[in-house]
Amino acid sequence: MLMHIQAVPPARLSLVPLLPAQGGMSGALRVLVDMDGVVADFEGAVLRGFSARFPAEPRVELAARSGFSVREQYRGLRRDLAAKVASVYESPGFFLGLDPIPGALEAMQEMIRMEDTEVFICTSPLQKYEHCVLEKYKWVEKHLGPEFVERIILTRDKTVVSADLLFDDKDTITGAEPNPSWEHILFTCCHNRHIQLQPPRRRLLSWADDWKGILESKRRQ
Ligand SMILES: O=c1ccn([C@@H]2O[C@H](COP(=O)(O)O)[C@@H](O)[C@H]2O)c(=O)[nH]1
Ligand SMILES: [Mg+2]
Repeated sequence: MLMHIQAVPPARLSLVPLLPAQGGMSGALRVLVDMDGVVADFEGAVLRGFSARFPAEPRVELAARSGFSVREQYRGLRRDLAAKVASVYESPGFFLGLDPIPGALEAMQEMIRMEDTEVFICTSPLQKYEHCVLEKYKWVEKHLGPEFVERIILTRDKTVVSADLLFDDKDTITGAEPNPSWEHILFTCCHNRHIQLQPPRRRLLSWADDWKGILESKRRQ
């Protein structure tokens, strides 16, 4: 919170909160957009990579995915498959090679040009970060351009980032801050489509869905 200290005698010193209407400076709406599963197709690439590297092993088709962690679902098939599927997304080139999610690049370019709107890419690196971190930056530069590289927030804890909205495919986002400032809009992905959200939680079904309506409704709140 911005505080303005009034120039008055110490006995009458008071703190006047200067709260912008929205999270950003000058009342701009601040929007965080997740990367994997929202702008970059992590799930499709995992399945293709796993099938190519381990063609004789059982796999989880996208239609059968459930639960955020692909690793845990493969572990459920057979214990040793957890390490095998992780080896796919921990490989060099994996993150750079992800396809964009349909409509994501166009929506991001439109969002960054909207008045009174601040957009950031907010993404979590793997714990094994060697290739992932650099390749996420390269992916953003390649597909979205240098102005979005300026707007990357890389964090394992999104709850401490201050914003009005977070578009993210992870159904439950927890961290150090029990009451994050943002409203989490669940972006539909193969692993979360069965989840029945309790009101007032909201979903964005795809980038063809009404993301502008969600921004506008948040501006009015
Ligand atoms: O099974 C999985 C699925 C994803 N990951 C990684 O977690 C993060 C998720 O990032 P978001 O910013 O929340 O999209 C990302 O690095 C994925 O690659 C995972 O480790 N295991
Ligand atoms: Mg994600």
